[in-house]
Amino acid sequence: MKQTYDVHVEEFIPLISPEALKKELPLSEKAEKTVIAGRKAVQNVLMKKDDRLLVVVGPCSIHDEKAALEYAQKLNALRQKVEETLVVVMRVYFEKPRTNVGWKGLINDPDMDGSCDIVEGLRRARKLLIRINETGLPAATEMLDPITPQYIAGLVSWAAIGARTTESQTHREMASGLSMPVGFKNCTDGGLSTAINAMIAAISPQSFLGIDPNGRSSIVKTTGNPWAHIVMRGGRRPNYDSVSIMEAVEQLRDKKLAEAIVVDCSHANSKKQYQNQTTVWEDVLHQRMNGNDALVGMMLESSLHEGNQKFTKDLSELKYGVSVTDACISWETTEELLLSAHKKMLARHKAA
Ligand SMILES: O=C[C@H](O)[C@H](O)COP(=O)(O)O
Ligand SMILES: C=C(OP(=O)(O)O)C(=O)O
Repeated sequence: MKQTYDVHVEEFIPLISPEALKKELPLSEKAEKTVIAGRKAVQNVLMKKDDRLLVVVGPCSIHDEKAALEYAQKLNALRQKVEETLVVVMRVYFEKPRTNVGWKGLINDPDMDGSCDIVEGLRRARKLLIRINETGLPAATEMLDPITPQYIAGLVSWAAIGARTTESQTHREMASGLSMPVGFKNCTDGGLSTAINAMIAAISPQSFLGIDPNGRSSIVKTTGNPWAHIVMRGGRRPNYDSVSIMEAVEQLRDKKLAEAIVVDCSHANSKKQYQNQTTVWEDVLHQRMNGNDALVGMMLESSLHEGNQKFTKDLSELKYGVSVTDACISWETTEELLLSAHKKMLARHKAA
């Protein structure tokens, strides 16, 4: 008999069940409070019941928990200083969608050596999310693998579906069942229609295949996610300018979708030059302060230290607090941007 199944599969390694991992690393009361408050704040911003600006800020990817916690402590202190005007959520990205091949993030390969111990990756991701939420700082992540949410979604206040997966039915279905607001990036060429179609799919009830909390493969039936929105990240050219934003608002209005836009200051909006994030940030802030209330949030890729470094399997060669994926702005620049936006928005409020 010829083999017809699993011709290219080398091995199946059973996973721990989501329930077993949750039992091993339970959600503390403090972390749970942060998630509930974080989601509520983001929802209110999206509904424009809260006129603060959502800021999703943090490293392109997490590869070193020590540096991530140091960053989280600094960001949490800053969050408290600016909370009157900004809703700050930390980017805690564990899953990286690659253009072709490359390190796929801490969950997929926590030891960064190709051993791909995903059980350990899920454990380390959950542990870090608990610690960050326990400080009072809410977390954001990209949901890439449809199995992952059962392990960590309870600790996430905002999620993204990335530019490379917004067109995927699997990701739209997954988003329809996620418990937190989900932002869909426009696709890599800059077209908005994939993100708009994704929003329509995600707010609708869906039935699809997934896993339940016990890890059993299941038919998942969802009610739809009312908090789906668009994240403009640029494409062939940047799309944060006022004309592009107006076009997006018209397309959202046409489909009777929420006119709430988050602008990603990085990726194609920065033309992948991390220093350009400052220009995008200032421009979008200016548009918002001039009355464009469709602009509800911004995203920044920021780390303890600016730039990025080549991925290397010899971890001793890595510089502390520097991205191993996309280049980031430094902590100092991040602090400056958030504090100056806070001051401008506060002055505006007072004048009004
Ligand atoms: O945000 C990160 C990257 O832009 C994305 O994961 C693609 O990365 P790559 O083009 O380096 O593979
Ligand atoms: C991969 C990311 O973005 P995009 O999907 O827009 O490329 C990201 O934000 O890390």
